[in-house]
Amino acid sequence: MPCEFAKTALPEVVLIKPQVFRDDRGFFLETFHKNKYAEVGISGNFVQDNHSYSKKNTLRGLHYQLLHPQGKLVYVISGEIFDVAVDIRRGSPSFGKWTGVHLSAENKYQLYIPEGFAHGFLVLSETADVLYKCTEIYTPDDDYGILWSDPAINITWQSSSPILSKKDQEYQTLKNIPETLLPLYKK
Ligand SMILES: Cc1cn([C@H]2C[C@H](O)[C@@H](COP(=O)(O)OP(=O)(O)O[C@H]3O[C@@H](C)C(=O)[C@@H](O)[C@H]3O)O2)c(=O)[nH]c1=O
Repeated sequence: MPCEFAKTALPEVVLIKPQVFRDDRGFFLETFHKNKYAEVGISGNFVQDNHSYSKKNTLRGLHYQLLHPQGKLVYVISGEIFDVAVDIRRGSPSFGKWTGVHLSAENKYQLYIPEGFAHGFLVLSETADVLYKCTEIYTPDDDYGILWSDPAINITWQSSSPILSKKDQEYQTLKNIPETLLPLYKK
């Protein structure tokens, strides 16, 4: 199967199913290709790559940067996660809506989450290694988040009591975040 780019419930969030070349040695795949990804609008300049390792039932999220928004290309090289994007752009027709996909070392899928969306994931396997490329560098002072369990967003996480960082436990729900701390929708 050639590399497939599929729309999700949020049209700007792209699910990528890379072409996997298998032979007696193992497999090969392209994890990013500037020209091919640009054809579907993934044209940001990736400037930072991250790797996080987490135990089962860890939930990281829902995170975003406001003044230095990051587009993120996420994939998993060991284990499985449920990866989620939430549209938090003020004035967006899909404001407050979310989409989620299973990314695993087995399916090798990727999720592209554009700037202006919050991102988070839950680890479903014993452990998971998650890699993601970002279109902006990490800026600690610009680090924001929304409560993972916000009832108005209503993400169907497969856990009711995940392992969370202190920071992630203390985020507010979307409706309690001042408008000025949310990104603006640009057509
Ligand atoms: C995200 C990040 C963190 N750090 C540091 C800050 C802190 O001491 C330590 C752990 O940071 P955090 O607790 O924020 O890590 P984490 O909860 O994994 O944050 C990440 O979550 C996922 C869902 C995302 O979408 C990312 O953009 C990022 O926000 O690593 C960096 O140095 N550079 C970075 O790019």
